[in-house]
Amino acid sequence: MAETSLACLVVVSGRVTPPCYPFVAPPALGAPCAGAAIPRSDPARRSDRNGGFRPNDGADPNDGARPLRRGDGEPSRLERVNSDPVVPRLRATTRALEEAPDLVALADPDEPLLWLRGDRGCVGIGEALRLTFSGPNRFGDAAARWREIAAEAEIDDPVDLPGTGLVALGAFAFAADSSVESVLIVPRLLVARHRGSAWITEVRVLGDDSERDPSPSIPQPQQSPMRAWPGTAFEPDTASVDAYLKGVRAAGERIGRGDVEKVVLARQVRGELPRGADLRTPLRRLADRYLDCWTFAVDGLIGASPETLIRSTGGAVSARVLAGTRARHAEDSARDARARDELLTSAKEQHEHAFAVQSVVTALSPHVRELRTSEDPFPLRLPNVWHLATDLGAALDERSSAIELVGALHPTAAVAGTPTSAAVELISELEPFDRGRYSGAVGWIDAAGDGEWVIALRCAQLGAPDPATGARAITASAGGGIVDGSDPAHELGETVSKLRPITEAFAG
Ligand SMILES: C=C(O[C@@H]1C=C(C(=O)O)C=C[C@H]1O)C(=O)O
Repeated sequence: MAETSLACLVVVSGRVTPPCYPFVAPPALGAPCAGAAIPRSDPARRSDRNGGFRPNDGADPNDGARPLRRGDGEPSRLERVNSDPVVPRLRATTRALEEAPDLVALADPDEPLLWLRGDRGCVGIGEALRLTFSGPNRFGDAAARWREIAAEAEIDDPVDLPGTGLVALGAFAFAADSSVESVLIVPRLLVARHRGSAWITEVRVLGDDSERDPSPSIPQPQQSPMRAWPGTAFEPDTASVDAYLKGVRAAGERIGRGDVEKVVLARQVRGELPRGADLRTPLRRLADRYLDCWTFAVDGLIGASPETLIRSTGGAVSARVLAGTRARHAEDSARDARARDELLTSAKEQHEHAFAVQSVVTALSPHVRELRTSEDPFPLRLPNVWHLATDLGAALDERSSAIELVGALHPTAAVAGTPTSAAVELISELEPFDRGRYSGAVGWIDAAGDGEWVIALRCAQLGAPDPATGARAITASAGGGIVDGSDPAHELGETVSKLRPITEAFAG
């Protein structure tokens, strides 16, 4: 499936880049990569019309380099409340890099912070600031807090692209009443690439470490040696499979009664990761195998999602809606083609897909103009499944930030159902667990409000290390849309296919 015209981040070359990134004068951006992101200075960008986000301050560049390792420097500033009158002041300094780095190799093996697809993406090293949110207004609170922080920040960014300057990576919980926190993390050091361009950003909390360490140089990222991968098996849990099948049958009855038209039900599988497992191994596997997906790692949430909730850069927005699934049969091309054709011609799948597209169009319309979609749903081929897919594009009408758009879109019918509120209620009634961040949103935002967010699918959440053994619990989730006529056994099979990216990435 061809990539849409959406520009953006990420990927893995498989090559180990030497851990030294000499800083150079900003390259002539735009020239080396046709179709690249629009520089902020381009009149097409609308960030200068945004009331809350602040332009770069043009502070002096510097060329120095000193090593930074995990645990170096000050601990991350942590904010736990949804709103706080004191706005932390950050200074972000971005410099171009001569060579495009191997982002996975630079990731922290224990707490990776990564966003990656092909030759576009970023890796965070250390934390300057961590903001946590919860409750029904978690998106609105996060958007407002980020707007304040961005407005107060000192940003020295001669590279001037979406994703340069001040950037936070984030992961949001699916449910308003989730006990799992939503989080925005500003890395202390961010190394990023966008096709032929690469850059590094250092962030300091003003009035904190910056005063104790006035050095103007940017630390040099250090790549730690790879550790052996122990592998994890996800235990088949009969009770949870039975509960899932029971839920699907109950959903079918409720659809028959007219309570909802579609509801998305999920199930979970669990495993345990031994002490010291190097998380760059599953991340490398996901990024190398799932080339049409965004590979991510944010606060222990690791996965590769094919579904772009929103990409917003320079006033242009785009999204990819998926709903309708068949397992791939990569070993038998005739069977594989039949599965694809069956998906394309199934009235049930087309109906289910239409709900998902409609929910995105309805949520996005108040924020955009010139909204257009790809004509008919097209088959998206992933290594594990076929999906019915529709791409959307539009111009942003007012300067809503990427997180505000995520808040407007979440939850789409692809992960909740139709109508939304009845489907969300039914999910909390029929699913015997808190989804946490699964089917929530994961992505990044910069100081101009640009960003990319995907639905957190094909992912697993890692717990904190056990104090005695160092082992970490890992929970993977997958689900699917239930509509009139859905077959529980088929739906179960679909969750097995959707879990494959994670079960295979974490296998020994
Ligand atoms: C809910 C998931 O996937 C969503 C549901 C789909 C479906 O029902 O066909 C397809 C893609 C996603 O929008 C998941 O992967 O867990």
